[in-house]
Amino acid sequence: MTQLSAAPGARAAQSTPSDAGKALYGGKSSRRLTVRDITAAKERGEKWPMLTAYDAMTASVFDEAGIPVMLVGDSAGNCHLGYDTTVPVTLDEMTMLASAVVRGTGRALIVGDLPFGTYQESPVQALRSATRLVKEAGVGAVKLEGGERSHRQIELLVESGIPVMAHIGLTPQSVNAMGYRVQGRGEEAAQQLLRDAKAVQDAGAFAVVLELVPAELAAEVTRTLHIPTVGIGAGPETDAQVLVWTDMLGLTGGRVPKFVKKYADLRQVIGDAAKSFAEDVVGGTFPQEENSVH
Ligand SMILES: Nc1nc(=O)c2c([nH]1)NC[C@@H]1CN(c3ccc(C(=O)N[C@@H](CCC(=O)O)C(=O)O)cc3)CN21
Ligand SMILES: CC(C)C(=O)C(=O)O
Ligand SMILES: [Mg+2]
Repeated sequence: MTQLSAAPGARAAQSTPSDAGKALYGGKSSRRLTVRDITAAKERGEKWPMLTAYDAMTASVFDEAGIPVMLVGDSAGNCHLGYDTTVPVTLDEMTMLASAVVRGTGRALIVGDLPFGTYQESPVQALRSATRLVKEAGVGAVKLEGGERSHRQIELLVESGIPVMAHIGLTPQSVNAMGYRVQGRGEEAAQQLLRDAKAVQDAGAFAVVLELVPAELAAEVTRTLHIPTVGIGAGPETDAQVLVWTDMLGLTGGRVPKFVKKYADLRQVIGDAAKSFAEDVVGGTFPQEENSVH
């Protein structure tokens, strides 16, 4: 592989115009993106967006909008399947949702989250679970939570040909042990986060999610690693940003994390449309002649 090797920690200032056609967002390619395209983007100093997706139709809209990476997150637990947390999500559920997202897309790299209890036991368990997402759903990569504690799992998956996105900082599958609290505050916790980041990079992860960590620390991790960092509640300096799609589009009911930016109010739009339909039916104004067959 001929690769322009940026010095570890160094970031290209800006992408040059000749790189524009290769850009992850706004680039010309219509083929399916791969982890190698993600690696190349860090070398160009390019930032990129990632959204979650749980179904084929929503995923097809994001694909047409040019979102280069979609995560079939286990946040489907609370954002799609009606559970309170991500903890109850099963591998069968993830496989079904991930295959729908793959079918709905043609360009985006699809990353499938390994749910709680499907990789912690051993590297072999992780390989068996990841293999299902790759073979049955057709994802291009998997994601799992944990830094140092998951490095053996990451190593075996990568050795076996499955690209891995790691996830450190707040790891929601551990909610019963850690709650939903900011991670990496204080010198000792910051050192642990840096060790976790290096551990997943050394194990062969192609990218790492940093969730709910102080912006300054996320910036330091981003400068230190040669793999891209994907921030969620981790400030502006990470290589990529991810949001849960139902949060970002204002569909999630109830409280959303404070790092979320709402780009639309789908809850209002859908609710209003449902009420208009109901009123038309009750009032006898739907269907009209043009909505009827004879
Ligand atoms: N709808 C949704 N959005 C998410 O971003 C998300 C999920 N669900 N489920 C899986 C995880 C859990 N996540 C969460 C959940 C709660 C907070 C939260 O309550 N954060 C507090 C700050 C806590 C602190 O300051 O220590 C907040 O007010 O934002 C953050 C991330 C992120 N992920
Ligand atoms: C929030 C992202 C990183 C995630 O793991 C999920 O959506 O499940
Ligand atoms: Mg997740």
